[in-house]
Amino acid sequence: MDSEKEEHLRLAAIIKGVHADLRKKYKNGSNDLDGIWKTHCSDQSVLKEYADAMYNLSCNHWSKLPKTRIDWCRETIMEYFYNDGLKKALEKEQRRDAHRLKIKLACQDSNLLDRSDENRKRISETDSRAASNLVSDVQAEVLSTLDFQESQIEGKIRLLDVGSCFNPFARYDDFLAVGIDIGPATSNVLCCDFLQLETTSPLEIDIIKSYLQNLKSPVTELPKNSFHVIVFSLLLEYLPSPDQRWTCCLKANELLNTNGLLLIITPDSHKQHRNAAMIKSWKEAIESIGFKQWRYVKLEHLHCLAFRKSAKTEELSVDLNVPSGMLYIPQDFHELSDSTNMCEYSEEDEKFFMDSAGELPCFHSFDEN
Ligand SMILES: C[S@@+](CC[C@H](N)C(=O)[O-])C[C@H]1O[C@@H](n2cnc3c(N)ncnc32)[C@H](O)[C@@H]1O
Repeated sequence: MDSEKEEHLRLAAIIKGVHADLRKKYKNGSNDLDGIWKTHCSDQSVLKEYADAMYNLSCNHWSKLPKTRIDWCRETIMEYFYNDGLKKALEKEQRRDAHRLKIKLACQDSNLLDRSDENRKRISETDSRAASNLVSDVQAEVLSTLDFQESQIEGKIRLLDVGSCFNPFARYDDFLAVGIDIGPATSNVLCCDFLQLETTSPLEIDIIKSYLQNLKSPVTELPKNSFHVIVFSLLLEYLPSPDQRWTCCLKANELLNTNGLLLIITPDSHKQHRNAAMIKSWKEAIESIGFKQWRYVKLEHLHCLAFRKSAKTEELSVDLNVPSGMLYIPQDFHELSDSTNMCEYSEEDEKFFMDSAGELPCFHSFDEN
């Protein structure tokens, strides 16, 4: 085995080991999830070893892959904001709203045929009020689009990279990239536990930029509606509990601007259909809090999802009781091994790290001598 391959295996083992250990602790004592998580976040040596391994893998190994998750995020963001992606999404939504309005009015017309004069008058007045509300909803959407395009995308795209590790988005000039992590690998990432982060009242548009540029570690709070993009790249499967993943999505919703994008990248080296039910379940849960899926792509080793925070989010009575279990991952269902000391890797982690390495130009087969 050549030394590069050996190094890749060593780094992958560190990462898989942390994931497996955390899941095992959670499954053995899931009634004290907070305690387990706090202990994990205060274990600086584990966090540092993980951060160094992830940074090294990303920069020295995975950067050779034909298309990285960072490339996908950047292309998606640019298309959405600068190549009509957002405009088309809003036009589609308007067409849908107008169609719904037409159907509703048609149904009401047919109802009127069966009513007494007095009832007909009352219903018709109520209906026209409802119709004009709907029309003004559509108009509001148009106005918010214009507002969004004209006022908010001036300057840099404000991007929050959660579980950033080494702030891979900092190198792009179009982004004001804020990277946060419980264990930063580089000095341009701020220390922050997203699960504990407080969201505060929104700031005036002209001070958000300087506020974000002057953030210091540890970050314990961020203003609502501050970001155009939030990225969860390989974040959700780090978290052992579906409740934690759900908390992250709710928080992203608060921190995003209307029409902002939530990008979720999650590893999976199986064929697309294998975990299609899981992706459908994520979509349903995330859309229930006012997001609309804008794009979904299955790359060789990754699911890549983009959700738009819909303009109507504020009007939703968000159902916080949507079962957080809908944000499950296959690893949640694996049985624990009998030996509690043994750190077993999940099939998914194993396949992801092995297969993604196998695709690298310098790796052919792990059976090679
Ligand atoms: C697998 S790494 C992904 C790093 C990077 N996003 C990438 O795509 O290469 C997951 C990262 O999420 C971080 N993380 C996990 N839970 C977090 C939380 N609650 N708040 C902030 N960062 C977290 C970990 O420390 C780790 O660096």
